[in-house]
Amino acid sequence: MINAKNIALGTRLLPLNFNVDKGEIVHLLGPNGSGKSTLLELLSGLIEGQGSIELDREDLSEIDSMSLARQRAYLSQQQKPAFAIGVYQYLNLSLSAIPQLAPSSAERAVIEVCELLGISDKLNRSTEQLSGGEWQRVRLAGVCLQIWPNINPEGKLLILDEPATALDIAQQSVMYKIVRKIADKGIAVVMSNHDINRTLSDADRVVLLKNGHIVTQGKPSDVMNVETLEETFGAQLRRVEVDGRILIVSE
Ligand SMILES: Nc1ncnc2c1ncn2[C@@H]1O[C@H](COP(=O)(O)OP(=O)(O)OP(=O)(O)O)[C@@H](O)[C@H]1O
Repeated sequence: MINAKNIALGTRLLPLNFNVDKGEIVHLLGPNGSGKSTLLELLSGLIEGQGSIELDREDLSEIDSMSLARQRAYLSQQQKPAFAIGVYQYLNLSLSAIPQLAPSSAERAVIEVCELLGISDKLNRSTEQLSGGEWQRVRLAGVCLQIWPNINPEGKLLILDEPATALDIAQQSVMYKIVRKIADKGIAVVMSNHDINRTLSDADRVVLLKNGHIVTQGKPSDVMNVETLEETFGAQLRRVEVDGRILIVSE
């Protein structure tokens, strides 16, 4: 679905190849400053670097902005609301690129996504009257709606930069479930993450980054061994087994 060759951006990201398949969930894992956000921003088409990126075999730089908005949704790292607007209106902005969308279908999708993310009771609030975690869930709802398969047949790619930020443990679990639900409908998902154990359990593939280059990538259980993670993060880690589940914890 996405195929990037020799992409790079100055010293922020060194030349690398990257791809994500339809329906696949890829996690980017790596220490602060390793290049995760830079890679995601390049894949979103919002900034340009060296190399080439194809979205469904089309050159990303040649796709016009309205078409791009229908094909991919991008959640940047958490920001404060830029302006005050009702949550319902904010979510409707996410649907504005979808042509000929019947109001009833739009409303059904908004209700469905808000129920999944537990924000149905916030629809009449202003974005400035939300806690940090509630605002993050509203932002997540917005990007999910933008490529929601029931209303947008052109949706192909979901890019999430640290989507778990500000979410409590229960809401993190909800977020990972909705990501899987979207991937199961054929959307390619690429997201940065700082939760090693969630990547172990929830990613189809992990790409480990350090200093702007790929250390290794593959199936999490194959490549996320303690030695590689210690080397990548410069931290002492330990592998433990709890109720038959492997966890990686810091010393
Ligand atoms: N706008 C910018 N201009 C110049 N350098 C930048 C800019 N944004 C980030 N960088 C640098 O690029 C490198 C990669 O940053 P990036 O934000 O991609 O890392 P990250 O892996 O997402 O980090 P984090 O986990 O802290 O979010 C870092 O060295 C950072 O200091």
